[in-house]
This record gives sequence, structure tokens and C-alpha cells, in this order.
Amino acid sequence: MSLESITKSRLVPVAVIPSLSSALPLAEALMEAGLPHIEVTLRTDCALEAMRAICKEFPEMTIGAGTILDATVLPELVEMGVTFGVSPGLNPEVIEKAQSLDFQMIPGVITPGEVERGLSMGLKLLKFFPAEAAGGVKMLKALAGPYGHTSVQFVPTGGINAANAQPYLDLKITRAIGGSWFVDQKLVADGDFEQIKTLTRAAIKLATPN
Ligand SMILES: O=C(O)C(=O)C[C@H](O)[C@H](O)COP(=O)(O)O
Repeated sequence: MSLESITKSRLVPVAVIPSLSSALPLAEALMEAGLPHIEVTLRTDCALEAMRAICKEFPEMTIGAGTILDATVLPELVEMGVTFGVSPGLNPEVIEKAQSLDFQMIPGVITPGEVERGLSMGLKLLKFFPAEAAGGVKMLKALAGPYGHTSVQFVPTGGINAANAQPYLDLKITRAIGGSWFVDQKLVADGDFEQIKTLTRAAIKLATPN
């Protein structure tokens, strides 16, 4: 499976799943709202099981794993049908292992040095993280100067919400934006999937090009 639905919607939902019982209702809410993909962060004990359940019940969804901090988890992700991985930083060991498994990683970068490290490893899609704290749209625009003519694109993530998303989306170098504001951890924990659907529909409206 490709990243087609991410490229089309320009939106990556970054979810923290507190308990296994929330996994399928969350995936269903995203599907019903019109977003057939999810990034599940590896920050909770049930994250792997949650991804396995979503892969099984929603084979039409594109599933990604977030917060990949070491390479050892990668074979299991591939085996269960996860399509892409996201990490807060660029860890060459993780990238090399992912490449050997033909698994797409979207590592986090901020600085020109990190961008070039990614380029030298053949990566075309990088996460700009933590976007707001690291200079936001201004920083990303500055990076678009020397790197805009290459084929690299970014997924700005970190501190992005409905109020500040638009200027990121307006940049050609932005493939998609990532965020948790419409799949908020508290809403997931409270089981408020109706509100998640409402926020997701609004986020899709904001991000999807006309
Ligand atoms: O751990 C990862 O691999 C991540 O993907 C980090 C997340 O992108 C951000 O934690 C989301 O940031 P917020 O939208 O501000 O909640």
C-alpha cells in the first residue's frame, strides 16, 4: 500500500491509543469521517496490539507506526501489515533497517544538516518536527530555499492545529501536515468518537485541496 491517501488528504492523524478497546472505534471513526489512514504512536503498552487489530479489521486502511525509536520493532510492523513508520528524529540505524525491509520511514528533521543526511540516504519525505517549536512556517520556508528544487517534501508536525495549519498547507514543500488535534488523546480515552468524527471532517475540509 502506498501513501496515496495521505498525499490526497494532506493530513496525518497522529494517535495515542490508551487502551486496546479504543483502537477499532478510532479507526472506524476515521474511516467514517473519510480519512482511511492513521499513525499510531508506539507510546502506549497496547500500541502494537492496537495496530495489529486495525490492520486485521480494516485492511483497506493505510496504517503507520509513530514514535519509532529503534530498529528492532520494524520486522514485526512489516509482518502485521503496517505501511509506514514515523520517528521524532533521524536515526540512521532505523532508516537502514527500514530500507532493507522495503519499509517507508518518515523521520523527523529540523536542521539543514539533518535534511541533507536524509537526502543522502535517499529519503524524499521527511517530517518537520517539532514544527511550531522549531520555527514553524518561517523555518520551513527557509528550508524550501535550498531544498525546494530537490524532490524532498515535508510533513510538518508538532503543535499544528486547525488555527495555524493553513500557512503550512500553502507551502509547495509541504506534502501533508500531521497532528493530534482531531484525534486528541483525551477524546480517544473518553470514547468520544462522534467528536473525533466532527473534528476529522473539519480537518479534512481544511487540508484537502479544492
Ligand atoms: O512520535 C512521533 O513519531 C510523532 O509523530 C510525534 C508527533 O508527531 C507529535 O507528538 C504530534 O504532535 P501534536 O500534534 O502537537 O500532538
